[in-house]
Amino acid sequence: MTHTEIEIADLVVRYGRQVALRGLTTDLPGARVTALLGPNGSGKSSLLGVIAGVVPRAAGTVERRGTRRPAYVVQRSAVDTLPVTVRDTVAMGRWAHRGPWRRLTRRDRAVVDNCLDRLDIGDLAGRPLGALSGGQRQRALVAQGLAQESGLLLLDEPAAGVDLAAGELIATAVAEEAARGVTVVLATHDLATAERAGHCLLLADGRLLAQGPPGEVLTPAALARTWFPAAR
Ligand SMILES: Nc1ncnc2c1ncn2[C@@H]1O[C@H](COP(=O)(O)OP(=O)(O)OP(=O)(O)O)[C@@H](O)[C@H]1O
Repeated sequence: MTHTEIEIADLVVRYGRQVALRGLTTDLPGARVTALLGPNGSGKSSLLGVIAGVVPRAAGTVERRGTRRPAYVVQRSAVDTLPVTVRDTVAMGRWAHRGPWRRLTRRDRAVVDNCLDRLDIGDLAGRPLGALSGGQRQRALVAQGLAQESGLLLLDEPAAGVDLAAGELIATAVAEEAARGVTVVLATHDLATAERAGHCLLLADGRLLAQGPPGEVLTPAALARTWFPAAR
């Protein structure tokens, strides 16, 4: 039996008059992969953003066991347009430990190299981030998330736009992190990714429709209810 890493109660998120989450209550397990699945606009990114501490709560509570800053890999990053190399981008992941103005230690550099290898982007290390394809950039951003070595890894559609091989590398890295005790929460539109997770939340229109092990949650009936509201 695993522990609860994140306790969420009655969570409401609003953007002006737009309600993104309508009173969400759930516990997310530690040292497991939790997949957030649901249609566009169902609230997956909002939930990740609240857990990351970058999206404000209108109501409710979110309590985390760990105190370290989560590693948060967003869908489109503000760093995309900075004139930095792929290696610099991944090295930024070490700033959480080091602060931006300190020299990286030998261990920091080893972590960066290892993360470049895990995403198979070592050969792109010297290229400017802005000169990469969308999928290559996505791999660099996932590598940056891994380099943070946080106990909580939040990934917003980490495999969006990547090819099959890179998708496998990301899936492997995610599984490895959970196996080392990292709590991973990821938003995905990929059913196969959700099926490989240890825990799964089905969201629709800001509400939790189902939660639990993928084998129990991802039934044809539940999926139909999620994507075709008339069947709800
Ligand atoms: N910055 C924003 N300003 C206004 N409304 C927003 C903002 N961000 C999200 N929303 C709205 O909040 C709701 C939930 O959006 P959210 O991005 O959390 O959904 P999602 O499930 O991650 O969607 P997708 O699958 O498209 O990434 C949607 O109705 C969306 O239009």
